[in-house]
Amino acid sequence: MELGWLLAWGAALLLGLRVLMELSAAANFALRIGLYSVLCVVGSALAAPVCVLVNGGRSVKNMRIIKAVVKSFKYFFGLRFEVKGLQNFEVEGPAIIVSNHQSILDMMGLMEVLPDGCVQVGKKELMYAGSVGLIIYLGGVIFINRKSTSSAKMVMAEVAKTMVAENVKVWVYPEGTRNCTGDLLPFKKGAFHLAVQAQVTGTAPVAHGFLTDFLSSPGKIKVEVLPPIETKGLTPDDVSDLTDRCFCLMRETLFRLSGRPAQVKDSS
Ligand SMILES: CCCCCCCCCCCCCCCC(=O)SCCNC(=O)CCNC(=O)[C@H](O)C(C)(C)COP(=O)(O)OP(=O)(O)OC[C@H]1O[C@@H](n2cnc3c(N)ncnc32)[C@H](O)[C@@H]1OP(=O)(O)O
Ligand SMILES: CCCCCCCC/C=C\CCCCCCCC(=O)OC[C@@H](O)COP(=O)(O)O
Repeated sequence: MELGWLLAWGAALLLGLRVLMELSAAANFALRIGLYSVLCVVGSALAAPVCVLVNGGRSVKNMRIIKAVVKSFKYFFGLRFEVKGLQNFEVEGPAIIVSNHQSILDMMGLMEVLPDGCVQVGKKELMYAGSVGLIIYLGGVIFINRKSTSSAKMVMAEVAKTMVAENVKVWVYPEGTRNCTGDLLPFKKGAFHLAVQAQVTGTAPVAHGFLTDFLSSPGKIKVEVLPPIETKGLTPDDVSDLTDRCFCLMRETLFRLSGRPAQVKDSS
């Protein structure tokens, strides 16, 4: 009898949430973000011991495990990904990857295309996000203090050395923060200094239009990897030009993917 009541209440609650999601776009989005956060927290708690057992602690190799878990999330939302240009990641040696950053949901798009041996740059505050912080630590994410340019620069200089020594690719969000305006924020220069310091084979811009497609069910999210820009031979004087070039390429692609006419705007 009690079980019957419980089931009836459960069904009524689910129905209520479904109706709410149909009626209000804001409620729809909030509930989806809520489910995504729960998946991240639970997925991280389950994946962390597996990472420690398989790879012995913090290692870029753990990204394979994290990627497998995050790639399963799309089924909870009825999402599909249309990926283009994956072959552009096939560069010899270390490389920098830059992409736009609309929300915490971007991790789903990132994991669809993440190449092996690639770590992301993240704000240091993420370390304290419970099980999610632990899994980000175990995955080898490079933590920077955005409030201190000098300390961030020091970390990036070390990264330049290790990415060459250990043949690692580094993924940076050059906007430096989440931005869901549908346009790009001006790019920070850290990623491009890193590319020049490490003299990497290429800097590959990745663009996606995420948020609108996340709300439509079943949504089809487009992710596009653009051809790499050769950065060997560039000097610190070329960093501003490289930054502008990546900004323009990514902005053009973002507008194309979201079906809007391209606009011309300076990155400065
Ligand atoms: C199983 C379930 C799992 C669930 C879940 C899993 C998730 C598993 C994936 C996690 C993934 C996490 C992903 C997190 C994503 C973020 O946390 S995004 C936020 C953190 N990331 C960033 O901020 C990166 C982008 N920021 C930068 O690159 C910035 O340039 C820096 C390095 C932070 C510096 O910040 P800034 O001082 O505000 O920036 P900026 O104006 O560029 O620089 C100031 C001056 O310093 C110079 N400068 C900058 N950098 C350098 C440099 N390296 N060398 C020399 N000069 C430099 C600039 O040229 C500029 O000088 P001028 O040219 O104006 O003369
Ligand atoms: C004991 C503490 C418990 C804390 C619990 C935390 C729960 C976290 C729940 C869901 C988080 C899913 C996060 C997936 C990883 C997202 C990485 C990310 O996108 O971080 C944002 C950062 O790039 C830019 O931050 P700001 O836009 O500058 O801000």
